[in-house]
Amino acid sequence: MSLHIAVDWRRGDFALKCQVDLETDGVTALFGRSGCGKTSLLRVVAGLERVPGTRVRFRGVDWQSDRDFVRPEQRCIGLVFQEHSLLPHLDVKHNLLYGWRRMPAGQRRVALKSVLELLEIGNLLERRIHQLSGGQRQRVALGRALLRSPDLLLLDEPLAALDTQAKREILPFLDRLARESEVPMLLVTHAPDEVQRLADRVVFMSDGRVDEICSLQKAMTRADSPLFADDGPASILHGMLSSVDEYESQVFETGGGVQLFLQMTGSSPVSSRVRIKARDVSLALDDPAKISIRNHLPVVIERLHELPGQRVLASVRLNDGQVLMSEITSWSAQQLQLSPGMQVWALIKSAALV
Ligand SMILES: Nc1ncnc2c1ncn2[C@@H]1O[C@H](COP(=O)(O)OP(=O)(O)OP(=O)(O)O)[C@@H](O)[C@H]1O
Repeated sequence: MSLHIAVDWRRGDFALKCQVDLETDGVTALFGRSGCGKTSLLRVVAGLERVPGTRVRFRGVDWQSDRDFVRPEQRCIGLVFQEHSLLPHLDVKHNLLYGWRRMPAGQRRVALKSVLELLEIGNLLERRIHQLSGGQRQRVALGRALLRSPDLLLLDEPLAALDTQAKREILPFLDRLARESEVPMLLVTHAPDEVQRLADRVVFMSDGRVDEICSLQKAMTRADSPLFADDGPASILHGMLSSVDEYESQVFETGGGVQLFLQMTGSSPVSSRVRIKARDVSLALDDPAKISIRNHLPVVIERLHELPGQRVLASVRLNDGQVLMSEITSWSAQQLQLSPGMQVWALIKSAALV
């Protein structure tokens, strides 16, 4: 199941030139600085731009070639943009069903009920669009796109117009959509935290070109990853939230038997990954007993990278094989005489894992 794109498009001073083959299961993020051509590439895939000489092939079907051009509404895609594009004169229910009603019954693979449950918008059906918050509007826009039973969801910075609070509210729904709907997504974003939270693979773009395509895991192991530009180095651990203890700490378990305690913040849909900033991870030579930090994980040091400002980034491997990053001072690395292959303990405060 793959998406082939070959495009060479000059637009004034800007040129978009790339040839890529993408696996399309899960979430693929198109990531790069503003103006690097992410939206242009997405619009070519959607068929919103018809650039001569372009080839777009999805799951063995030519959407665009020298001979063919499949119109956007016939590409079996769902589109969600930065600004919601819902119809203001209709209520939520009629917005949701707008595209669904226009589809032949045999092509409807997604039921309204499941979309309402997935995005928790069942209580909004009677509302007009102006009566919704920004986050609710984007959930409705996602629901409408999903109800078109798409083979591919194209999301162009769906969170960019939202404030931090609304973003925090909607991210878990996007996460849930990605994991539960089984519809592959192409997500345009310049926000590293969205990539880290949602993506399975990343297409790094700059100046109209694709620099690299790699898995999120691989993208997170480079000390100089562009994904670390905002918040510094971090790691993503995959697993599942399980029980809650009497202190409202949630237990996050990875498949390989690693357990983390993290602090709950209200009730939001559960996530299958946890993001840990490298500067929230300390290292110790043994397992300290009298210490307030709750997460003590035995790890093996894989690599040590010198960072500017007398800091060291240690990549350490957990018992389950996943990689964790720890940022410490060069002084600490020297005091502990850290070196690759050493067994040490990674210490993480639960309060850092929200
Ligand atoms: N309608 C247009 N006509 C001419 N040039 C355009 C047009 N729209 C965008 N561009 C230019 O094409 C380039 C790529 O724009 P594009 O929107 O694809 O970038 P982007 O990476 O998605 O940016 P952002 O993250 O800011 O949305 C930019 O230099 C932009 O100025």
